Amino acid sequence: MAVYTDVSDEALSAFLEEYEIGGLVAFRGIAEGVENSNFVLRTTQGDFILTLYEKRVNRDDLPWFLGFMRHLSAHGLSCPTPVVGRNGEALRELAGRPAAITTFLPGVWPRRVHLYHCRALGEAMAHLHRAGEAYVPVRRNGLGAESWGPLLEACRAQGDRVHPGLVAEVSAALDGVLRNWPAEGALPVGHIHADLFPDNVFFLDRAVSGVIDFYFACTDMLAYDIAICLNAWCFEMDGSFNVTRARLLVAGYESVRPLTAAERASLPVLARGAALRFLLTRLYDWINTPPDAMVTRKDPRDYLHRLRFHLQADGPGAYGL
Ligand SMILES: Nc1ncnc2c1ncn2[C@@H]1O[C@H](COP(=O)(O)OP(=O)(O)OP(=O)(O)O)[C@@H](O)[C@H]1O
Ligand SMILES: N[C@@H](CCO)C(=O)O
Repeated sequence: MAVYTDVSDEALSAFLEEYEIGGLVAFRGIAEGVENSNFVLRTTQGDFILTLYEKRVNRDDLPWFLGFMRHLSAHGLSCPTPVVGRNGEALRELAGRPAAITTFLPGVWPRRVHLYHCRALGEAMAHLHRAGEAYVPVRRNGLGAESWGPLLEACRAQGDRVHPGLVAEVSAALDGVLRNWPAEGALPVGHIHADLFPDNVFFLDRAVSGVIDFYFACTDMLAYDIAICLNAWCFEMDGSFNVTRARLLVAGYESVRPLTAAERASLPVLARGAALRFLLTRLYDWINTPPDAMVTRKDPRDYLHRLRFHLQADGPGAYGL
């Protein structure tokens, strides 16, 4: 359930007065998602999404995110476009929280991943990378490699309660990944989505209809976005890696932006890093979210299994490349 902040009808009506998007017809909270409070807003002019930004999103980053979405939309990517109020600003405040209205995207995210999703995803990701090229502001990845050590430290005392031996195993993997992490300048850098999971990619008629949730987007190695998707899209429910999905994902990507030899060679270490990133944020949340909170905690162990796969992958061949 991701409606942390209640919005009264009166507050919402007053808020909408500051926009030119028509009068309120219907309004409901969206249960999906874990980070922010999201609402669907129907006005006399159509459907919109209202987002109230909760604690994890740094208020100072919001202009970067909203500017990035506006830039991508203007460059042909289907993603939520921030709607400006009468004062020309997209970022406002509601119920004591930073808030923004964006356009509503049609489509459904895949509950079950099929091969056609993977190729379309790869293409869409490369379009996103290309469309982002001319966006000048930079945002450092706050969950990049240098954040993983401190995250693990924060989980050290309780990590083994989640899975016996977890802390030592993750610690050893992290040392190896950091030793082999690509040096600055070794791989092409740009703006990446950094959380391109199935629930953030909408499809209609087998084609990507839109990409949402840009609140982890940042400036980092482009191939790291691919590594995140290898983790999030290419494992079966039983934990096995589906090489065909990976091959299609990369083929879709390369139909728009071919990878360099160095990017290909780095995919195994990037995939290990991406597995660690999600393992560690999930572990942190698992330990720090009370079991009776309204949010569904995501299991860190899913990413321990993925990490183990990547650790034994000795080259891009393990990913069907
Ligand atoms: N622009 C949009 N158009 C249509 N539906 C949207 C849009 N933005 C969000 N939604 C709906 O709201 C849900 C939650 O959105 P989102 O994933 O951005 O939330 P979140 O709290 O940031 O979640 P998380 O970071 O856990 O993925 C989506 O699954 C989708 O159903
Ligand atoms: N996609 C993340 C959660 C929210 O960003 C995960 O599955 O751990």
